[in-house]
Amino acid sequence: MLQVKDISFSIADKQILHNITFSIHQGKFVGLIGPNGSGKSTMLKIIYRHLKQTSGMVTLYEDDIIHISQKKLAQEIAVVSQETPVLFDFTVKDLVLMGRTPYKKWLANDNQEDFAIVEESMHLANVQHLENRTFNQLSGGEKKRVMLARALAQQAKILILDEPTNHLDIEHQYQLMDLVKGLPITIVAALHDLNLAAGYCDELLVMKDGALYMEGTPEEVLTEETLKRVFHVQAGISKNPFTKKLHLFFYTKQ
Ligand SMILES: Nc1ncnc2c1ncn2[C@@H]1O[C@H](COP(=O)(O)OP(=O)(O)OP(=O)(O)O)[C@@H](O)[C@H]1O
Repeated sequence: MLQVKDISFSIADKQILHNITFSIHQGKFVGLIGPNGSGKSTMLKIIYRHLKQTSGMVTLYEDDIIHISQKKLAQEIAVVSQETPVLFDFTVKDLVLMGRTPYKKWLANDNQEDFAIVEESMHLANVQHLENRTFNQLSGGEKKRVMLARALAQQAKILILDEPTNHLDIEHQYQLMDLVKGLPITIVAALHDLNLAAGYCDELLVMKDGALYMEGTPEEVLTEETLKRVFHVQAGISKNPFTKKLHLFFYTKQ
């Protein structure tokens, strides 16, 4: 569905991404993992066209995304980025309603269907009780959930999440992961929590120094050796007795 072909990206003579190639298949939950500065956000920004690559191509259903209109792209790809925008005095409800913009003709009013989708999205992201609050006055975690509600209201086929659980308490971390896992869409998420990645992702892409180091299922990728080479930690690997998913524990040799 989405293909990243030989993408490189440089800024001010510094090469940040090096010849990255991978495919994202429809309906999969794909995790992008890697140490700080390894290029995860930059890669995602190129996919959602916030940055333009220096060379290579990203295609969606075999069309170069460069040629897809902004409106069409927003119907295909929704994003919850790391940065929360400064959005003046919008209420939460107004902000989530903005998620409907890609479906509107210029200056068209919101209709009953839009309001119903907004209600449902706020309910799913657990922000309904905040609907009349001003966005700028919310906590970091509340803002994150509002941005998720807006992305859900966009009803895109691909949801890109850049560190979605950052700022969230433990309950909301799992709530968010359960929620997005249950959506019938494709998810691409940069994640730092490797246990969340192991528990929820179908496939993992491992980035190291701006290159794709490895890809595969969590079982294939999250080995003691990879964790040592990529993240420079000692890791033990076991199974969560409740979910039967991989469970990692970390230690350093002191
Ligand atoms: N605008 C910029 N100008 C210069 N360097 C940049 C710019 N944006 C990113 N970089 C550099 O590119 C590299 C990759 O950054 P990126 O944010 O993609 O990494 P990341 O894997 O998402 O990191 P983190 O886990 O810390 O969020 C870093 O070394 C960063 O300093």
